[in-house]
Amino acid sequence: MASLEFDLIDRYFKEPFGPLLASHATRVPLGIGDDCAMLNPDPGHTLFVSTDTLVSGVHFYPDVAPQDLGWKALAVNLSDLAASGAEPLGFTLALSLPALDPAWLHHFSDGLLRIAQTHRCPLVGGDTTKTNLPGGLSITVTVFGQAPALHSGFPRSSAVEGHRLWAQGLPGLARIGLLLEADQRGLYDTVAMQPDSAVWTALKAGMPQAVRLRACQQLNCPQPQIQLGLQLRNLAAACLDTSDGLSGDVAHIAQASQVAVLIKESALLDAWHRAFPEWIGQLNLNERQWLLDCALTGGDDYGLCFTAAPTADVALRQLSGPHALFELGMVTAGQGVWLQSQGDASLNPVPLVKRSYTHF
Ligand SMILES: Nc1ncnc2c1ncn2[C@@H]1O[C@H](COP(=O)(O)OP(=O)(O)O)[C@@H](O)[C@H]1O
Ligand SMILES: Cc1ncc(C[n+]2csc(CCOP(=O)(O)OP(=O)(O)O)c2C)c(N)n1
Ligand SMILES: [Mg+2]
Repeated sequence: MASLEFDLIDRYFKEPFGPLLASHATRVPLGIGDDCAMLNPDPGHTLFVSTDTLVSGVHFYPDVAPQDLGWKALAVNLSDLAASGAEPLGFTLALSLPALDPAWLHHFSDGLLRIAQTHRCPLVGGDTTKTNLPGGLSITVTVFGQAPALHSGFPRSSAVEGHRLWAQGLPGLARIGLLLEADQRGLYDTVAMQPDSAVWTALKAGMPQAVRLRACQQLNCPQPQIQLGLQLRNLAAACLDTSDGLSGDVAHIAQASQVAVLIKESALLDAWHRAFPEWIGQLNLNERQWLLDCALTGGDDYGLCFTAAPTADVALRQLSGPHALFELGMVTAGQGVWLQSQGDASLNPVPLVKRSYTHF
């Protein structure tokens, strides 16, 4: 590697992240600058590893603020640690850049450092290459975490009949952010799932500024739920973070555990109502149904969704306020994900078509 790359790595990654790395000297005895980093989990702890890539044009618009992109690249990975109940140890960063843009790198490094400091997760190494694809920016983060050896890691296969289904955050909020961002760029049609945009047009016209801001914030700067993941260690069974869309993500639990999972429409609408009472209160039936579709199938939220035995109810209700945790449904015998419609007295669940985000 030539010296220009060394300069780039020193200036934007080694130096700014140095103090954070130094404060983790016991857990990371070797960091940036050697062939490998060394990780040293606490005694009696198990190592957790996860990796996620963000690709320009697929996961973000090329003109997104570089600070936000730095934040999001680590956030989506920390979110996987949260969903496993693991505590961050450090991360690596693999960057493929179409060009060397110092201002862009400065802001990217800034956003990345802010979230790394927030979650005490040092950058321990990485790789930097040029890509010859114009605009082919790609960012891969691999995150390492730890948990006491006895901790299960909340495997998706551990849901059982009789568990309740819990969710955190506001499913669908990031999808609204994506639609707003797409709209601004004249790209609504490329991300719309519903063929008819009339409902969106009406919804958008009446959408308060506070909703717009929170939705774009959720899309661009998701908050990984590390603290909640740790608090769930003795309470949750199967857990995941919602990246592709709630119904498709929950289907992974149903499939891995060979159970059916029932989602209550009313629980989703109530969560939206608690967050934005005035706005939701004035929506018509079509608009509520449209919002529900967003909540069930929109991705990018990075909230936690998990099953837990009813014996955990009291403890989970105590946690619920600060984390925006709510009961979303239940686990029953059977297969797949089912939707209990609002006001359906016959309790006749409707199978959900799996319409979450898929890459291919
Ligand atoms: N190219 C790959 N090679 C090996 N394992 C993979 C690959 N891509 C995804 N996986 C694994 O498949 C599972 C599902 O991946 P993914 O949907 O990306 O999960 P997540 O939403 O948690 O990021 C994970 O356990 C992940 O490690
Ligand atoms: C420009 C743009 N178009 C579309 C989307 C929507 N989107 C892209 S990837 C994705 C799913 C999450 O990404 P993935 O790589 O599947 O994450 P993982 O499940 O591996 O964590 C979503 C909802 C977006 N965020 N930005
Ligand atoms: Mg992934």
